[in-house]
Amino acid sequence: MGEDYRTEEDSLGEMQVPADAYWGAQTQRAVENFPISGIGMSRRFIRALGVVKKAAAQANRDLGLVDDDTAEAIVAAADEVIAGEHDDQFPVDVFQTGSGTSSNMNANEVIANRAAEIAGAEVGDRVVHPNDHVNYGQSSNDVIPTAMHVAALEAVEKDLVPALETLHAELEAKETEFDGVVKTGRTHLQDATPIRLGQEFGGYRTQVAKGIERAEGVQSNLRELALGGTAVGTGLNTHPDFPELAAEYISDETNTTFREAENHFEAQAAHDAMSEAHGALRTIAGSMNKIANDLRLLASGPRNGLGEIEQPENQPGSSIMPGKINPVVAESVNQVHKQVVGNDAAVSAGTARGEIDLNLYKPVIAHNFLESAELLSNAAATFGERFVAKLAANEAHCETRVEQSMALATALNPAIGYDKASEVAKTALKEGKSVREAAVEAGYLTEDEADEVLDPEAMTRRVILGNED
Ligand SMILES: O=C(O)C[C@H](O)C(=O)O
Repeated sequence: MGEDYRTEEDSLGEMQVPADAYWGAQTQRAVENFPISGIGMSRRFIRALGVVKKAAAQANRDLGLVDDDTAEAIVAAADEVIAGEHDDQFPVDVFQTGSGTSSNMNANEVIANRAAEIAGAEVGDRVVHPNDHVNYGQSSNDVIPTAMHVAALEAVEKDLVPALETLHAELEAKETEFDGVVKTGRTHLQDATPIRLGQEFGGYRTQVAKGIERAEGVQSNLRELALGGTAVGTGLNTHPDFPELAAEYISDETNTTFREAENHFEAQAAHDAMSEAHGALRTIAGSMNKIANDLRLLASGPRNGLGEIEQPENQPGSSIMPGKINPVVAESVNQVHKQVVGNDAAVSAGTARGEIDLNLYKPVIAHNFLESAELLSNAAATFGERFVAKLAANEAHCETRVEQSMALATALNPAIGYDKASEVAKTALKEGKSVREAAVEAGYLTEDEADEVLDPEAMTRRVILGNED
């Protein structure tokens, strides 16, 4: 095997770390202490750690607390972390210390060693110190909540909202395209009064529009940053101007707006903003699940189902049944929904705890939140582009079926009253006739009156048919 190692040191003594690793002793201890899931912190979180460390170095430099050369080397190293050049240097498991100290120290060590290298020194010689320089005036207890909010806000604002906008645009296009397709409405999964397919898609489009509003509505609290609270929220060991200055640098780096937390004790001891925001993600996942389910039902068949819409032929559906096409992309949305509901349980369990001055579920909250945001972003865009965009209406089938619907009898109520309309519906069902035939045969309507009162398209509007004068 012959893997090369070098010796790194922390307050507990020496540790052997892989020779080519930028991480140091504390990260190595965490690797050995937490062989739990093999799941590391996500790209968005690692990027956010880089953003926080860069901003902290800039603010500390401005405040004269870290010398210019060291700060510049930290900034350069943090830029590489932000860009994703060192993701393989973050090996610490999600299921680690509840404060995320191991991830904070992982960032401190990687940035310190890389900064030393940039400054012309050797990796491991601690000319840039992970605690004294990279972590100056900070604690994991304010760094990790700050990274959580930066990562969560970026995931919602920059990934999820644009993906939902894609889905929204595709649903809106179908709303217009299907506006003239009259079909049977369904309540309780039973035939109900007619509806236009475009109206149903308008409902889906509005669900997604409201989802976008929800994703935007929860952003305000995520814009608050814990940085500057240090260990317990009091700010010991940090400059009074540090939180505001660092928040400005974080806003510049991310091209969005962050601000110092209204209350640093709340910002470290509780993560209600993450719970609130994940509630929106769960709601959005539920909307997408409902839409996906409906489209699967409407596309069921093609010969022996509802068959009102035709689904795209994205891939052969079956390994054994030739010619079968399945609504696989919609099913994938259904899978994502289940995962997000599970993640919501983890996020809300984690945010509902936290003892006294520190919530101790930070890594698991961050991981589940960011997984939900990523899954939903990918699912929304894919659902829009690879499923909704390719749907077609089976117009002729919709028309034939709606003419046979018993629910057309509803429109008879204003003209002949509920009791006679019920009698017509029962006769039609018993004798295999349409409502129109049964109503005319019973002598309740003339042919002309039936044309006017039993017009399925007219029934899709807010009208009282046969009552124009
Ligand atoms: O790592 C830190 O900065 C603090 C740690 O989470 C602690 O409170 O013990």
